[in-house]
Amino acid sequence: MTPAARLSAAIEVIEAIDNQRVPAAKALKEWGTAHRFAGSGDRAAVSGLVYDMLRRQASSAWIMDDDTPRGRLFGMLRLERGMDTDAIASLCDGSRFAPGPLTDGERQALTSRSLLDAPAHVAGDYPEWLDPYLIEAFGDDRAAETAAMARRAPLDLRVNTLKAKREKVLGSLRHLGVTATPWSPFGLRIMLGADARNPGIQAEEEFVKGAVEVQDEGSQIAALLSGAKPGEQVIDLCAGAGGKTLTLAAMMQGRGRLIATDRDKRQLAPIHERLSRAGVHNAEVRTPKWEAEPLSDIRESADLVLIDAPCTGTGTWRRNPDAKWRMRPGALDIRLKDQAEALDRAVAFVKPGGRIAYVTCSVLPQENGEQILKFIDRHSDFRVIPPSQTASVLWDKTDDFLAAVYLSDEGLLMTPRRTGTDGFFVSVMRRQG
Ligand SMILES: C[S@@+](CC[C@H](N)C(=O)[O-])C[C@H]1O[C@@H](n2cnc3c(N)ncnc32)[C@H](O)[C@@H]1O
Repeated sequence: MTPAARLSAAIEVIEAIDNQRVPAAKALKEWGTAHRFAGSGDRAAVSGLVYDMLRRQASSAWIMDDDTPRGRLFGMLRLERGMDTDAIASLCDGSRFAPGPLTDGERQALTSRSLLDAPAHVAGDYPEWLDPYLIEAFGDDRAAETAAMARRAPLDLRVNTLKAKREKVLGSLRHLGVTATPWSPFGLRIMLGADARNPGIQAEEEFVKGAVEVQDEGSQIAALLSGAKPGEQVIDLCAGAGGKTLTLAAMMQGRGRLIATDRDKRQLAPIHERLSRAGVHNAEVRTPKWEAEPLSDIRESADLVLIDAPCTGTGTWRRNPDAKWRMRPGALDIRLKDQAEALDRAVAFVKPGGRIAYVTCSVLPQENGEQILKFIDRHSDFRVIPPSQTASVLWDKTDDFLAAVYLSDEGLLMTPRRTGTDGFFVSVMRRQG
């Protein structure tokens, strides 16, 4: 397909997303099925165009003064890909499969409009109803913070230190352009190009033999800050597919007891294969059966309970731009209830002197510090360990990291703008006694 034909295809997919209200991944899959002639490069390019547009949907419409799929796509080409009016016009030359030529209005908008007067929710590309929440989170910095959350994310990997050293994997994956991540001692990073082509990490020998996993650096740090140590009894209460469980296992170096569970057994399905590939031998997965508590035998004995809480996922918007626009106010209320429930559930398992590490991939204060304050109100025997102390696991990076994050009495918040990671909140609390 020509670059112009890929633009037409992207417009078609965006129309399907708008009109049929389907998720972007589904619309792209359906387009691929209906256009079997399109090769993998074409699919990656069309997908890159659609996702880049979704990340910048509001600002792209603003710059074009046009909310149509075509308008938003052209706005994105200007804002995200830095294309000028002539470059965009040359793709719309009226040739077969190309979008129709630029109108005078489109030319005018592309040449003269800017985001200077745009409100924060437009400049930062987020749903307007979230403005009060983001004011509470970031105040006047909200447009800058959310603009960073609307940039394309790199692909981050975690080297599994049970099986390999970062230096060695850096060498063997050099052909993918990997570099070390700035904070995590076991993180690697691959910058992704505009065509969003998947570097096929799952087919690499290092992945197949369990030496690397895909995991955002913020998620790696969140697990690190829990301070899990060899020999401890650690519970991963919201283990899901096991991203953090695998990090905890590596931190424990095969010593101690690691228990992974989740309220929803379906979420746990991939964890078994991942644990085995990673060479983890000290983990048990407790799959819930009916309504029974799968951890009923554990009474105030755990050194650490990690709660990787269900949340709105606002911290991962750069990876899920589609979810950003589909988020509804009711979703926040449901998550707040789930989070309080998971926190209260954890209490029964923690021994005196033990810790709860509470993690969200959200930037909203309601899900973060406010949730911690309410928990401590309900459970006065827990105290927050000062985040400056928690962050000391980052060794020589600690001071720079603490200067980068948002610090509060309740915990710390990483954001794409401050730490170059997804948005993650971490609070570690100790049970007195
Ligand atoms: C953010 S996801 C976990 C991601 C996973 N830890 C990872 O790193 O791949 C949150 C999980 O919490 C689970 N969950 C929600 N409420 C829960 C509760 N009260 N107790 C345990 N798990 C819960 C959900 O089913 C979901 O799998």
